[in-house]
Amino acid sequence: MDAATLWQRYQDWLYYHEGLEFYLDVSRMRFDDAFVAQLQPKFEKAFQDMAALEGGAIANPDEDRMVGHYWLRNPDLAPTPEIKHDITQTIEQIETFTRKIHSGAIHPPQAPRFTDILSIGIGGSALGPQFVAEALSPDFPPLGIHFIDNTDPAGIDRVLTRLRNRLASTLVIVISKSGETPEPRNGMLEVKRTYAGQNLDFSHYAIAITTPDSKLDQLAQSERWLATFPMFDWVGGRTSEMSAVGLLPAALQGINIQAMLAGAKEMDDATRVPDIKNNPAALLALSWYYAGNGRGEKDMVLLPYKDSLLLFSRYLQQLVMESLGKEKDLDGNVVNQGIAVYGNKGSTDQHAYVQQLREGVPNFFATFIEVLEDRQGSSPELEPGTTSGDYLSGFLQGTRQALYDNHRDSITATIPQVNPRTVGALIALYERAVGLYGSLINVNAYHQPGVEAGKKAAAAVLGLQKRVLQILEDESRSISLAELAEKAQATDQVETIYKILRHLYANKRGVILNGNFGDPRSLTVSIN
Ligand SMILES: O=P(O)(O)OC[C@H]1O[C@H](O)[C@H](O)[C@@H](O)[C@@H]1O
Repeated sequence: MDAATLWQRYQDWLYYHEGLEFYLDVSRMRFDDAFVAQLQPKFEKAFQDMAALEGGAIANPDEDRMVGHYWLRNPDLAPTPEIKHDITQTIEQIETFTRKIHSGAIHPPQAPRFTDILSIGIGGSALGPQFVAEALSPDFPPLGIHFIDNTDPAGIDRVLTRLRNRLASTLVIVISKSGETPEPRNGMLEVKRTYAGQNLDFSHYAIAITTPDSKLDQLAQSERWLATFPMFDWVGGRTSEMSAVGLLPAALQGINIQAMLAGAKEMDDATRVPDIKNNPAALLALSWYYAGNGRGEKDMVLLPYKDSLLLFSRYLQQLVMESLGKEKDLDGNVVNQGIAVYGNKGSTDQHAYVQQLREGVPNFFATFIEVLEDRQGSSPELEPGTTSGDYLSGFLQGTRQALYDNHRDSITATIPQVNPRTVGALIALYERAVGLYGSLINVNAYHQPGVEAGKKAAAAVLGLQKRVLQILEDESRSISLAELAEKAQATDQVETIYKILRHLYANKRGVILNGNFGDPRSLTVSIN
């Protein structure tokens, strides 16, 4: 395509939202009109599916659940007055609680104010709050936030060591929709012990965000924690940023949550339009479908040219991959769908993997996120007429051009500024695009059956560890791994047993291994 035709294509396909000052440019995706026409019927169905979902249909059939994240920012859309009430009341509860924390009306027993937040959660109960904190937290927030999002003991130590001198003024938020996920439970138990070690009564510092009556909720009630906030059955973890999961930590950090909700609502209104060309989420879904032949054949590389958006790709990784990465479609056919997502930020990544993007395996399409405002206030000129922001902007344009010239497609989304409203809008945009794309490829975008397999296998390993330790205790002599496996009635799991023992041995947990460590068959094991 020559420059004039490309410029024409840019203008033909440019989407602009006046209220949000948001642009979406899909002109560098090489679909033609015939392709769009061919997808039209699928889109009509997708728009209908979405309308039904927003109306309260059971859009997640496997789990028999409604899918209501769009109601969170427009409670008038909620299908029942009870749900509407739950949403508005939770937001009020968050705002009232936040005011009391900021004013010191609620304060820790031994300090006039809370100074820090320790957020414990994983997956959808961590990624949204982490992304939003990185994007929007003020430089000097009323409360600084820290995260434990794993059951890694060294990771837990690191966070707790850094907070050691401020634990007495640190608010702990335990976030888990199910209230049963092992990682946050372990994090919570370890943090609780650390509080006890400093003679602090954990219940005066702890808050739970969870589904009412979950195990976590029951614990919080029975131990009389400082507060609990509800998570709703009809909100999925990966779309929970606009529920208490995301709003409470954000509000406590001094982020304007009403602006986040308003931005999301505005984007929801824009992405409800049943017309591909005038709906930015549909344009994204169309582009994704085009890029990967509706089968995820190309990866989505996210390149926000703004440091504060660094965690957007990580956040989208769960939203996109957990939603779309499915073995079966809604009719039960094996389809092995999904779109892989990765990326960090530009121009940083230009000095890392963009070499491969430009010249290597053409198995991706890029998404540039451009922010028009360089910084608050003016920029110094580093050379006559040129600022560092000009470089950033030039690098974005240059990389987009260089990729296109080498037949690598890209999408560019442009926002005026990184602020609560635009971040709310970006989240809403991708939530809707994922929902629409899920309909196009006929998968349930709202369940995650594949996650269970790993959880069950992990639980089995822990069960086996208990059995093995019991056997070793009863034995009081050194035995081979094969013999141990036989006694544990797990002859098909010698490798697992070996790894359990190696881990226990490395952590000096009373297991003694003897033999050649490079030849596991030679090992004998006993317990002291
Ligand atoms: O919030 P929770 O119930 O603790 O769940 C945390 C996360 O873990 C699960 O394994 C799911 O795959 C995620 O979708 C979820 O966000």
